[in-house]
Amino acid sequence: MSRVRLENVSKKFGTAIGVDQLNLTIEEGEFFTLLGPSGCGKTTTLRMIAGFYYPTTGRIWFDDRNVTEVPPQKRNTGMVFQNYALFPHMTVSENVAFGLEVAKVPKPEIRERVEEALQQVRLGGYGDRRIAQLSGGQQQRVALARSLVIRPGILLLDEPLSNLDARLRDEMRSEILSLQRSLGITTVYVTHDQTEALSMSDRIAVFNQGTCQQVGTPEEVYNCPRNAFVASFVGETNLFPATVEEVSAEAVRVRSMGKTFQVRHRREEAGFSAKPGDRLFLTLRPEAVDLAREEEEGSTFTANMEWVQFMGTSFHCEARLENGASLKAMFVNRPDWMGRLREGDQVRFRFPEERLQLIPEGETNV
Ligand SMILES: Nc1ncnc2c1ncn2[C@@H]1O[C@H](COP(=O)(O)OP(=O)(O)OP(=O)(O)O)[C@@H](O)[C@H]1O
Repeated sequence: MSRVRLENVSKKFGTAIGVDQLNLTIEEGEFFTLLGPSGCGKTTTLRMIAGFYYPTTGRIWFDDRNVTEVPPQKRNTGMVFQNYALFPHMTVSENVAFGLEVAKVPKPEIRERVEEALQQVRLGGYGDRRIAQLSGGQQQRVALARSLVIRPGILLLDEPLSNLDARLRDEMRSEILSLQRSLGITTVYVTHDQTEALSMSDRIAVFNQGTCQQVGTPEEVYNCPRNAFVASFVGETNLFPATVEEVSAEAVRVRSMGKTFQVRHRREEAGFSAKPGDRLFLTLRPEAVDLAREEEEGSTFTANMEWVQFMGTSFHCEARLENGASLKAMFVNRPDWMGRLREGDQVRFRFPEERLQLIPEGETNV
C-alpha cells in the first residue's frame, strides 16, 4: 500500500495545458476521486500517477520514492481503463494472467493467483470463457481482476463504470467499493459523475480547466463548496448575485433580489473574508428551499412554477421569481402533497437563513 503525493505537478501538451500546478496527497488505503467535467485534466493526472505520462514540471512520490520518471511497469500500480482494454481473442484466464506471464511468474502460482483474482470479482468458474461471450459488466470485472492479480500497491480506475447501464453501474459501484475496503488498497478513481464521487469516496478532488478547485470529504465538498464552480458542479444549486452590507462577528448581512439576508459565518477556515460593498453569490441548495406558510414574511418569494418532475422519492421543480431569476427546488415525496405543486401555479417559497451560504464571486482557484 502506498501514499501518493503530487508536488507542483504540471503537464503541457505543446502549448495546451493539461494540468496546472497540482498539489495533492492521497493517503494510504484511501478511496480518492478525481471529479470534474470533460477536459479538466483528471485522466492526465491519473496517467501521470500510472507513469503513462511524465509531468512537464513537478514531482510524484509513492511514499518516500520519487517515481516522477519511473516507467509504468516499475510502479506497481494496477489500472482499469474506461474501455477495459481486454484482449478479445484470449480467454478470461489468459487476460487476467497476462501481467504475471510478462513478469515470468511460475505457472502454478499464476493459476492460483488468477483463480483468486477471479473469485475476488465474483467470476469464479469463468476462466475458460472468451471475452466476446461476456456481458459489459463481466468484462469490467475481468479488467478489475487483471489489475488486482499483480497485487498492486495502488489501484487506478479511469471512468470504469461509464459503459454500463444505470442498474449495473449501481451494482458495480458497491462491488468496487467493498473490494477496495476489504483489500485496503490505495485507490484513485476518475469520474465526471458526482453521484459516483459522493457515494464512493473518502475524499474528492474537484477539477476544472486543469486546476484543482477543492479537496475534501464528500460532505465538505457538498456542504461547504469553496467557489461557484464547485457549488454548481457537485450537486445542483441556486446562485444569486448579492452585495455585502455589513459584516459582524457572527454573520454577514447581504442584499440580494431586493431583500436583506443574514448569513452566518462558517468560512473562516477557508480564508473567506468579506467587507461591505463586496459582490458575491448567495447560494441555496434546491433541497433547502421550503414552501412558505400563509402568514409568513421575511425571506419569502412568490414565484411562478415553470415545471415539476415527479422522481419517485422526490419532486424536482423550477420556478421563476418575480425579479426574473430562476429557482430550483426539491421536495421529498409526501403523498399528502399530491397536487400541491403544479406547473403554472403561483407558489410562495421560503429561504431558510440557516441554509444560506456565501461564495466569493470571482474565485476559481483554491
Ligand atoms: N495527448 C494529448 N495531446 C494533447 N492534448 C491533450 C492530450 N491529452 C489531454 N490533452 C488535453 O489536456 C486537457 C485535459 O485532458 P484530460 O484527458 O486529462 O481531461 P479529462 O478531465 O480526463 O476529460 P475526459 O473526461 O473527457 O477524458 C484537455 O484540454 C485535453 O484536450
